[in-house]
Amino acid sequence: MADINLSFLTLCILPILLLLFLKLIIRPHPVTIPIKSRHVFITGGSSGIGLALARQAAAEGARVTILARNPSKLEEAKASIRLSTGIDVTTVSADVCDFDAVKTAVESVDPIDVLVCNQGVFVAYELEKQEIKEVREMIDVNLVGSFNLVKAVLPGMKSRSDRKPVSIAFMSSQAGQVGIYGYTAYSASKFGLRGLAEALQQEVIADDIHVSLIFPPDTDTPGFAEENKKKPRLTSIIAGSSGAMQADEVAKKALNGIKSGSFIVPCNFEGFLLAIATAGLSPQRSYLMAFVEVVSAGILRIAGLCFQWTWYGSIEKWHAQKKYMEVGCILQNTQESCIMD
Ligand SMILES: NC(=O)C1=CN([C@@H]2O[C@H](COP(=O)(O)OP(=O)(O)OC[C@H]3O[C@@H](n4cnc5c(N)ncnc54)[C@H](OP(=O)(O)O)[C@@H]3O)[C@@H](O)[C@H]2O)C=CC1
Ligand SMILES: CCCCCCCCCCCCCCCC(=O)[C@@H](N)CO
Repeated sequence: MADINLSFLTLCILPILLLLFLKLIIRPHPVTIPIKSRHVFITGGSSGIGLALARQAAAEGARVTILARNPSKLEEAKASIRLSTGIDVTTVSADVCDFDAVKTAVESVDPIDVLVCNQGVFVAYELEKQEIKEVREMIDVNLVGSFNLVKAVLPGMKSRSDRKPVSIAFMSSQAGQVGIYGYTAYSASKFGLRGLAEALQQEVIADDIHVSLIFPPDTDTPGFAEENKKKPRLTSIIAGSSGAMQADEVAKKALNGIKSGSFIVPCNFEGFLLAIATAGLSPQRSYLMAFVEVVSAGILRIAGLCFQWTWYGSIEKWHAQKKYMEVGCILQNTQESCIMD
């Protein structure tokens, strides 16, 4: 009898107590961010994920501005959004690396209710082979560019006349949750966004500004097609653990994440697991998600270690094959013709 009571206690009462406790303590409080009739400003909005986001936000009744460097790509994007939704978006051309240009661009449009820092560059390569210029470009565009945007947008956002909640979102990547072969600079830039986002959320919560961090897997976009032209094989193998998505699907997850005020926004099932496995000390607004994080922490650490085991397995296999090929080549004296990428 005592045994039955004890198992009843552990199985039913403890989880309920845990849920109640988490509901009481989770911060920040849950929030929803309306986007209808509000000004959504999307950087990198002329291509890929940013373009899909702009189209969906416009279709949901938001007033949308897209920012990128190339004016003709911006015009093309505007025309394609008009064609599919009948709505006109505003375009502004600026390089996010240039703070003055970003400030001028932001001041040329209405106050911003939702800022999506989505611009990004990515060139997958082993650090040893990658030019430092390329490393710097990824850090500058992806990370410093996002600082420039936030700095330029915050004053207007804080002094907005309607006191409704507003949002600042960053497009990270699953490579911003776990380091991946070939992505030293890219992962560093995306991990950097997490530090920015976590600290910024504490600084702006009093102004009802809510931060979201979006973590897509490989996504079919013009940028991704370009990346694939010279991506190390191992990068594709390891990143392949998470499958691939369409830009429209990622944009839908991103927009829903922003509207529901989620701090961490995963985009697929692997991303959901990754979010739990890398929860760390991130803010969590949902007590149900907090509950899932607490009860599955141990098992997901094991899953994470299993992934690392398979990834290091692929790396070992790759080096073994490379050695095998080299020896074969030396024997045949045809070294030129069989160098692996
Ligand atoms: N595609 C993928 O597999 C994944 C992408 N992501 C992230 O999603 C975001 C969008 O990626 P995706 O849609 O594939 O990219 P694309 O290459 O298709 O589009 C990139 C956009 O960013 C703009 N941009 C690039 N550099 C700058 C700059 N210096 N200043 C202003 N705008 C700039 C580009 O316009 P222009 O060149 O005219 O300036 C373009 O509009 C990126 O942050 C990326 O890291 C995350 C995970 C996976
Ligand atoms: C514990 C559970 C773990 C769950 C699975 C983990 C899978 C991780 C895969 C990481 C994929 C990284 C893709 C980067 C895409 C990207 O950003 C580039 N295409 C550049 O744009």
